[in-house]
Amino acid sequence: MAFEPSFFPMGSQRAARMRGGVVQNEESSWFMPSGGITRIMGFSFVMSLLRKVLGGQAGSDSTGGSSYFMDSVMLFLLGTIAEASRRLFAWVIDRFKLFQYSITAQFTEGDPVYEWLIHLMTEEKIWLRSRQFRVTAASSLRQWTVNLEGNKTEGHVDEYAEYVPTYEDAQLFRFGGYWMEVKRGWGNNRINGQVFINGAGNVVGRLSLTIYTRDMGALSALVKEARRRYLETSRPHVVVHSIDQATAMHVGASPWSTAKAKSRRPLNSIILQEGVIKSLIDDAREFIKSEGWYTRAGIPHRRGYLLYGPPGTGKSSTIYAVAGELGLEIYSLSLAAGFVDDSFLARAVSSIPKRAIFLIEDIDCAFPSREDEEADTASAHLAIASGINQFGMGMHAGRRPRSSVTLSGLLNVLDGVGSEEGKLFFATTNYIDRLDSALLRPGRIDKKIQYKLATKAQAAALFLRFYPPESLSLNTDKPNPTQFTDEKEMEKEKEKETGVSSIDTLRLMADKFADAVPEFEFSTAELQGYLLMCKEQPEEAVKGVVAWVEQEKVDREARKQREEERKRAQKEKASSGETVRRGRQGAAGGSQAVAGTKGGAVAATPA
Ligand SMILES: Nc1ncnc2c1ncn2[C@@H]1O[C@H](COP(=O)(O)OP(=O)(O)OP(=O)(O)O)[C@@H](O)[C@H]1O
Repeated sequence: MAFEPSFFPMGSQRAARMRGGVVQNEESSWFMPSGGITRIMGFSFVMSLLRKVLGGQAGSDSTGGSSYFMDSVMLFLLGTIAEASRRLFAWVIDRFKLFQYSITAQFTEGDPVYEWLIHLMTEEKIWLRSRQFRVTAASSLRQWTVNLEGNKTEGHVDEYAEYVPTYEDAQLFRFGGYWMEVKRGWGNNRINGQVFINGAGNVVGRLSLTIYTRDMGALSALVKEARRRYLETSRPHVVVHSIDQATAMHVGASPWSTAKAKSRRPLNSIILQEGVIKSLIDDAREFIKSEGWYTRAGIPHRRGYLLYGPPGTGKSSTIYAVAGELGLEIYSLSLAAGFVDDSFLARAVSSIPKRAIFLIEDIDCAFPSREDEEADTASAHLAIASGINQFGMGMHAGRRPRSSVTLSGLLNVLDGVGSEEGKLFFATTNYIDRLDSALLRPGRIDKKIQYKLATKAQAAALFLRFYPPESLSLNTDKPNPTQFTDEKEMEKEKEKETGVSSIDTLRLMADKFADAVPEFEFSTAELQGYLLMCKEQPEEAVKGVVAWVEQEKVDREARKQREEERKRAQKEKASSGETVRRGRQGAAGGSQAVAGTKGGAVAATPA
């Protein structure tokens, strides 16, 4: 029987022998049906060669024992050849890399270049060949999704669900005339077997890209092209990067692991006093343009803006509109987040890329208010009086969130090299008087912009933004439901019937609306809230505004009284704590005095 040993299913041959059966020709082996694999792979030739060589040396294989010996030797030699070939192959591949036939680059998630590359590859439909996806409900999180149905790739292609490849399957593709291979690994992002999940629910990882070329320029050309395409796609949006605690704690990963794409807000949708927004945009543009001047003058290329004023007056909206206008991405950080301390702040700022906006909203939370200080003192007194240790002090009820960042930590970050390179620093606050003067000095804050409650002009402008001319049912047979009383309005009504433009009527209504709104009493956000109740009904908005203003005033008064009540209660609690403390001190002082007297008496006795 011609026997060609299969080197693989050893177990099955042995098992056959153990069962006392005859070793079957592997043509009947389940592992190697028809024995074709050995032939296909050219092993039959190798085996017959080996058999010849060994057969010549070992003599005849007619006995069962020498046949077994021959088989074993041949298998051993075959295994040796296989291993040697594998090593040779690995050696050749290594030489290939050594002689720079390929370039390998790593990209870490959270870094902008990673995003550029993922976006490019999504556009190139490289991930469509992927077999693993993470499917989530559509949200404002910026993700590079693929459209599995239409075989298209865009930012958000499905209204309800997003299909994000996990990038775990290695992909070989051709781009720009080069063969490239991309695969995703975890780098150092596994600790104790745990992977880190970013805010989007993705595992934070690294992309490893191999380009099969000796031309080093291929990599930079790829990155440039990826950036260009990314900026092109991002243009209609403002990308806002933020941090999430899970990745923030991991030193290897970028702290900016969550990105959201917001629709760009047109500058004219921000209603501020004349010229405010224009001067801000001009200033920021001039700053970005003059990098060379800053370098020559030896001045760090950074600029700080502080937007301050009551809540709901448009500070944040202004920053988003500026970012959209200048095509800058925002890196937004809240100092109130419990895990943000000085060292984290320094790490986060140093990883913000060149030409971006670094935003700290409500920066005053890094500085205690007078009320907080009073409350701290009161808590301390209470704690001492009642014998509680002072570590519970920060848990005061009703306290606004306090930052772990210190003033010096914040100043170091603003002055540090991480804040240079064309970064625009924006901060907002409702309480400028709580900020330390060291923070406000030029070089840290170069421009301060005050926001105020709405003027009548702002109220009228907001009204006109809410109701475009089509919202008014003019030029219809039906009379306009708004009944105006003064002559001017009657005139306008007449004009309407003769085909006058609706914008004039709207202006008139806007003026009427603004007349009812007292100056500097309501924020733009509050007025917006009211107008939202009368969407597409400008007439109703004008009719109801007087009653709304009255009701708001009553509600405010009630809120004010409740707040005063709360403060009074807090003060009383603090002063009762102080009384207890004094009482204890007095008692302690008294007993000391008694002890002192006794001591004096004892001392006096020997004399
Ligand atoms: N000046 C404004 N022009 C247009 N819209 C405004 C203006 N002020 C406020 N709004 C609207 O009010 C809402 C809140 O505005 P925004 O968050 O910008 O206020 P803010 O001053 O930053 O408030 P806060 O100090 O509480 O953060 C937004 O929806 C915005 O559209």
